[in-house]
Amino acid sequence: MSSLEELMTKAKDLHSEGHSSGQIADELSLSVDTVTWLLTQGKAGIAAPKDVHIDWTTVSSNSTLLGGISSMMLANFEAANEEEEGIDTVIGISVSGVPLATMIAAEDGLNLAIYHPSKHNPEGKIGSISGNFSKVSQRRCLIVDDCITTGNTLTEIVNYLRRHKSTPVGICVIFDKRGVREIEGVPVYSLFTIKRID
Ligand SMILES: O=P(O)(O)OC[C@H]1O[C@H](OP(=O)(O)OP(=O)(O)O)[C@H](O)[C@@H]1O
Repeated sequence: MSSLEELMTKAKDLHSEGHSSGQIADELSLSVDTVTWLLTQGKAGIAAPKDVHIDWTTVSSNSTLLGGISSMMLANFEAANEEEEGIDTVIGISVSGVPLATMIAAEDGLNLAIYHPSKHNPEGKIGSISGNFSKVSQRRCLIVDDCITTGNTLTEIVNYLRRHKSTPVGICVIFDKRGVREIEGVPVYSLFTIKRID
């Protein structure tokens, strides 16, 4: 089965389980337009939207490689922030941002916080900082996640932090599919920008 066929199968399976296009887009790290196309392909006769699916499980499933890419994320942030005030707390966005944030925090001896985005809370539809890890109020925070697709998750956490008297200093991601320099005024430090050239 090709990777496209695999994506279509996953999208259709999730759809048949009752997930909305938005939920499927989140689950597969694709745009809603791409999910719509995956679900209707062959019927609507519309061209595929410009989107890419990133599979980084070779790295995410290997703690040595995960440590290596976490170090790269931290070095990328520090290279651009030599002169500026530091950070004291690293926030991982659940789920994929958590192991990355944990390793970054451990490398520099920083506090670790975990953010659960609103999309993971279907009941209340609000995001939250886990009470089992560091607090974020009055802290200078580095936000860590694996990728930016629409930027909605990062916009949400930046606004959450500001509402809770926390200072978001930077955003570290591995992959940026939007090619953004900042989100809500917070600089983005990505290792890879994913762009299509066709
Ligand atoms: O820029 P956005 O459109 O908000 O999408 C990016 C988010 O989507 C993914 O999370 P998701 O919850 O789908 O996957 P995960 O649980 O594996 O982290 C990814 O890890 C980011 O947090």
